[in-house]
Amino acid sequence: MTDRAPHTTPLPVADAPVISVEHLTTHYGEMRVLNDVSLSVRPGEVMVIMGASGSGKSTLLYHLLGLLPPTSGTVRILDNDIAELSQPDLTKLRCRMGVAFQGGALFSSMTVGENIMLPLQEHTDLDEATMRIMVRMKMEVVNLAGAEERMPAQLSGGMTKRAALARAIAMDPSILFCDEPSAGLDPIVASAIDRLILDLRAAFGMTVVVVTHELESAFAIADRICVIDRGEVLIVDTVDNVRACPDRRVQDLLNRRVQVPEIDPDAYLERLTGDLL
Ligand SMILES: Nc1ncnc2c1ncn2[C@@H]1O[C@H](COP(=O)(O)OP(=O)(O)OP(=O)(O)O)[C@@H](O)[C@H]1O
Repeated sequence: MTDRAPHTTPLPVADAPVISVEHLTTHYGEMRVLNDVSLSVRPGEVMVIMGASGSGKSTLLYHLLGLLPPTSGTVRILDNDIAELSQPDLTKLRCRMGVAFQGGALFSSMTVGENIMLPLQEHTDLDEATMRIMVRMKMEVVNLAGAEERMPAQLSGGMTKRAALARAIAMDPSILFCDEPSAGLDPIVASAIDRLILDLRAAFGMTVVVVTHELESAFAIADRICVIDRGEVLIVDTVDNVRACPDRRVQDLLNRRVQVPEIDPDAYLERLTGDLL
């Protein structure tokens, strides 16, 4: 027997985490959206954050990107406590993180090439010719060679995701965040995007964090999966261990069963019958 916490594979001591979230709690006004969330992401791993709609995945992602301060708890990224960073230091740290936003979030008035060049223009002193070469390289890596001059509206769904990934890796980030990378795509295109994410990880040695509610995609790419339900982490573990997890809420999510709130049978009966009994 090991001394591991239930449903959690411990982090080997040698692997200092790239991301470390400890006891993170977040409120939107009166509503608690994340409750005592703890999570470590190891260098080079693909961590998938999975949960039903409204479970708090995006909120957790905003914390990891330093866009939202914790109500309590800490978020450390690449050895920086996000809450303690000055704005310039946060900007510097963000240059080491690439984000492929849900839906691509490409600027519609710019060509695809200009979209991908944008982070380089904003955060480097590289000359135009060098930036063009870098853009072309990144577009080749994501299989979009030759599409530099197209406008975002002229791209298919899969191409838009590829362009978003190219922009996310424009600065050679240490961590790549992908928000719902395969949502809205047909299964074949979605699985090509999954493969691309794994290829990018292999090519650039990045740590990858993917937020998704697509089970197939999560199982295909994750080294470990973090399952969130109503703001709480239910399990952080390998695909096999998540699949075998006995927790009913995890199994409900995997089997896509509708979550029915727990009810007290006596209170329920009383509500139905009122004063009749
Ligand atoms: N800015 C906000 N103000 C108030 N409540 C919010 C805000 N953003 C999200 N919420 C609420 O917080 C909860 C978690 O939302 P969040 O977007 O993090 O979930 P999610 O798992 O990413 O959902 P989805 O998969 O639908 O995007 C939801 O109940 C949502 O309505």
